Amino acid sequence: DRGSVQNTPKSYDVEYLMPVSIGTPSQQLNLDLDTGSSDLWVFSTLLKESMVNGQTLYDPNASTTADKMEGYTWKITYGDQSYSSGDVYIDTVTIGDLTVSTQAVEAAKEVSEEFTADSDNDGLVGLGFGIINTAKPYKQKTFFEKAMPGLDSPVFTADLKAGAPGRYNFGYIDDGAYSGNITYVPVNSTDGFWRWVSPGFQVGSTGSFNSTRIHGIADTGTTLLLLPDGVCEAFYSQIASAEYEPSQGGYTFECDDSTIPDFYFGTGNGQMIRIPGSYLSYSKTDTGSSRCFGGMQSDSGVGFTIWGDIALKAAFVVFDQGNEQLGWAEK
Ligand SMILES: NCc1ccc(-c2ccco2)nc1
Repeated sequence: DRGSVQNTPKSYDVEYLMPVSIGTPSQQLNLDLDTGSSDLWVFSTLLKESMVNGQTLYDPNASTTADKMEGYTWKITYGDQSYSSGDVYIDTVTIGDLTVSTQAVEAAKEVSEEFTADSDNDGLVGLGFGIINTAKPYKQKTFFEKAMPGLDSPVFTADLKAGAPGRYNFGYIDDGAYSGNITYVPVNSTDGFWRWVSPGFQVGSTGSFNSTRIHGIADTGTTLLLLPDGVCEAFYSQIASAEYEPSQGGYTFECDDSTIPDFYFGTGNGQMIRIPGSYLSYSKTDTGSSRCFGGMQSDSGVGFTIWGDIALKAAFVVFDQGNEQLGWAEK
């Protein structure tokens, strides 16, 4: 079996949403595929109206295939301090023509104001490893873990694009979606993340390669690229107007600064992925400001590097759960 679904970026590529069908008759919600977490949760009719602001609500009572898991609850808090919690149902879930008939669907009873404010986002599909699913008394499998045994190949792929729709594929690798070779690196899933080690980085096409192992996670649900301080300093030292502005929460530079270099990260076997300098200017710091917030910021608040959308949209990425490895290719 296999599946394929389009993903669509919101403005500034802050997040990527995909249509997901839940229940019978099917209810279509737009969800954020997040390889940095492992709960599939949705805005639901269980929410207080004050927590809803335009989102599409999953109504388990309108689904003839929904079964409430009595006594089960879930609660999740993300790195950006947003959170959600609620009850657990089992229902049928289809993503890109791939159906899991008994998927744990976590129906929100509470969401933080950041989620309420994001009216396009109806919830998340966590495709990390099930060990960090938050459902109690027993954790639930991810959509991919439920689908995997029936797939042609135990992989899903992420093709995120800058300012344009891309694609998530399940169960196969589209050889037309990337250029050159796919370099595979081992994944350590102990903490439930797609955690891997990059051999190093290079700033600019003429810069030298810095052989320094960077431990981090591939996370489709994080917007920016969060790297060790030393790497950020090496990068921003090449941008004339760059400054670290605590009041803005990170590195900024003049939006019209033409010296933004490309950033390359090693994936192994001598391969590097090139992130164009244009991806590394994120957005104006304030309306009317001449300064822009960098797409690369420090990971010091996190404790490990996060290869978020800024990096992932420069690559074709294979999440190979069957062999616990990540595949990286240019495109
Ligand atoms: N890294 C997971 C994740 C995804 C989306 C969000 C989010 C969307 C709106 C408010 O917060 N938060 C965390």
